[in-house]
Amino acid sequence: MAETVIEVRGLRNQFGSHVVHENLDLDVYRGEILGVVGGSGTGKSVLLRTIAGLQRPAAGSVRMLGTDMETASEAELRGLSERIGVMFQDGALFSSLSVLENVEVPLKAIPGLGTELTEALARLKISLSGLPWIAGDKYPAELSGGMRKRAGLARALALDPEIVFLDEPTAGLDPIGAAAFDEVIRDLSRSLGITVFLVTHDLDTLYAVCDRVAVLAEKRVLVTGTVEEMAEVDHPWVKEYFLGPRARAARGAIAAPPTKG
Ligand SMILES: Nc1ncnc2c1ncn2[C@@H]1O[C@H](COP(=O)(O)OP(=O)(O)OP(=O)(O)O)[C@@H](O)[C@H]1O
Repeated sequence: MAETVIEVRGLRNQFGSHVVHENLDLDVYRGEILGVVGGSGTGKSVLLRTIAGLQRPAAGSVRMLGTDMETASEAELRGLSERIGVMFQDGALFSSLSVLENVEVPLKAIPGLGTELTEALARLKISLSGLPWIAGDKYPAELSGGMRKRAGLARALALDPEIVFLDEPTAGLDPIGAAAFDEVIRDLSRSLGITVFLVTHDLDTLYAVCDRVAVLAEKRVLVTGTVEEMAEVDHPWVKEYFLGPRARAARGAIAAPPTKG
């Protein structure tokens, strides 16, 4: 039985009178890549932020890596934040710092690490994210959107997290760049055993890398399962999303990958 690393129960999020989530339950298992999908405004990013501890829920509980985030002490929450990494849509990099310096930011919080080791670890994360060595010395404004995303991923990986949260990692990338990014995510999860919580609209990503999918609708997680299982779900949004022409194309791409050379 897989270990549950995130357990959400009875979650409510609201902004004023606008209830985004009500009675939402979700389990995430160690080592899996979970794709979170749902219509625009269903609260995928709010859910990510709540679980990652960046936003407090109005009600309900989030247990991450065995710690109840509501009752945890400051020190426990700090410890927990070192075991997760978050990558935002635009990479959320500091524009005045080079890529290397950006990735070094979380590492500098480790006492006694030293300048050389900090730089070596940051450079390792930069290359794990699929960026060339030289990219470390560039500033965010000098990079393409895809490279900035990889730099954001490198920073999310800085502290060897057990769980990585990715908010629309392939949004705005061309199809080749998006497929390459999918591959990086899959390789990282498989080789380092990282659990990935991935918010996406990208059907290709769902079919290519996700072990399971969680569909947000009606203010809660309506259903979870494999992408294949989604085709059997009798709900109008799920049917339209997973049985529409784009889903057919994404499924077809997996069934018949392009032949080489
Ligand atoms: N800080 C905030 N203050 C007020 N309302 C907010 C805030 N953050 C999110 N919301 C609202 O919560 C709802 C869910 O937002 P969220 O960004 O999580 O949706 P989403 O499913 O990620 O959407 P999309 O797919 O378009 O990115 C939206 O109606 C949004 O306007």
